[in-house]
Amino acid sequence: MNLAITDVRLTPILVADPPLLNTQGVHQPYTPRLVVEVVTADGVTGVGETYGDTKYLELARPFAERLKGRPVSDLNGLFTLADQVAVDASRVENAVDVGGLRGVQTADKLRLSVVSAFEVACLDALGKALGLPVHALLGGKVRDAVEYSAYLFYKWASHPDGVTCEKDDWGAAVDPAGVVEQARRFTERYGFTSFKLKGGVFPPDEEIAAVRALAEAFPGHPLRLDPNGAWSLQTSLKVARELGDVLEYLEDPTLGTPAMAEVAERTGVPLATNMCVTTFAEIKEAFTAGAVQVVLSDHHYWGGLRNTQQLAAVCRTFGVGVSMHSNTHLGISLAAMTHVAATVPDLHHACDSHYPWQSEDVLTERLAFEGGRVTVSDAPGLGVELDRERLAVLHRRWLDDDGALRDRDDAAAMRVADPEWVTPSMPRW
Ligand SMILES: O=C([O-])C(=O)C[C@H](O)[C@@H](O)C(=O)[O-]
Ligand SMILES: [Mg+2]
Repeated sequence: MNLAITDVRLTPILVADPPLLNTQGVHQPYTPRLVVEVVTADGVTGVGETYGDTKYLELARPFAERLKGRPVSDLNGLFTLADQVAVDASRVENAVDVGGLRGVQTADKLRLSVVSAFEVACLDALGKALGLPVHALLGGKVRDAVEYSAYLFYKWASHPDGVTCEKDDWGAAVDPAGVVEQARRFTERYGFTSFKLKGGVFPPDEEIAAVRALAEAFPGHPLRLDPNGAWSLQTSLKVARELGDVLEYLEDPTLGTPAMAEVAERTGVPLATNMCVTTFAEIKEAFTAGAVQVVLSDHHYWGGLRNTQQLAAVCRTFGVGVSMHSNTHLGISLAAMTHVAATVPDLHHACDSHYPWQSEDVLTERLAFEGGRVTVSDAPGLGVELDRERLAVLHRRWLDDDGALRDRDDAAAMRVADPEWVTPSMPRW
């Protein structure tokens, strides 16, 4: 068996995305992703997926050059190689609200966001070469299916008139009734029983009313609200007190570890995060201060599936829960998330996934949610197959784009509907 990497393919694509609202603006009609393929000397191909914005592509290209000749089994070596790739200082930003939604943007985090796609691709190739599923390479599954939650968004019925886009059939959701209707569709289509509402879009009282409406429509079901740090400390305290009886957790109500710690201490409502703890360096301060009770791991920016397992071990040590964050992603990443989630013993919360919002994929067969769960594949590797024709179509869209869509910009998309729009300064309320 020759596991040496002989070829690496990087395919940036643009994927259709509905007009989902968040505190920064609205999703653009197409969003960038990067599909990574590694090919071994024996002709085995492994696939991975990550963010496709320019700042990631400019790291992925030199990284890919360094991979040739190395075995797909050398997963630790990926991190050593990544350290050799220079990150443009203008990309680095230590503020938690940079880009708004995923915490700090350190050089390391940018590198890890790229490494993760290669790690997944290497694991996929290694698994195929050995005839083993990825979860087995990670130590073995402790569950046969992974539970996901319905990721509810305020949304418009369609992108603004005149914008080239794919239509979606979800309808609008801009008030409590619309949110409940969307939740019903999620349960009908996928069987989800937990609900997360992306907040920070409307004044907090409106979002409180939406969560109350969900609690009434789905009594006893786990509910979460995530305004991406859009609230002041005072507003966070108020919302936590008003919704504490129905929330499974409140996600990133406010920015920064000290404010999160104060909300947690003064309200007792569990707080989850994909903003204030997004790197290993942030763990000590946040856990010591009791700022977060659940870390939402994202294998893309934590540096892959094995780093996610390490994060889970640290969380377990501190009695902090762990679950999964999601950004717009395709089936390759859903498969990767499912494999790693299957190996984490203390996964007590349904994971997030944007996948139901993506009508397009690069797989020959979409992954299915049944009863809100994805079955853990026992096929070799990730258990997914790339649809080369679809990949080519979505890549063609990327090639044809004039650059306007190659970097996610929710504020720019919002300005199409509202020319006066500027990204709100935080806290917004
Ligand atoms: O939980 C989160 O914060 C996210 O999922 C971040 C995403 O970027 C979300 O806000 C979105 O897709 O608009
Ligand atoms: Mg979040």
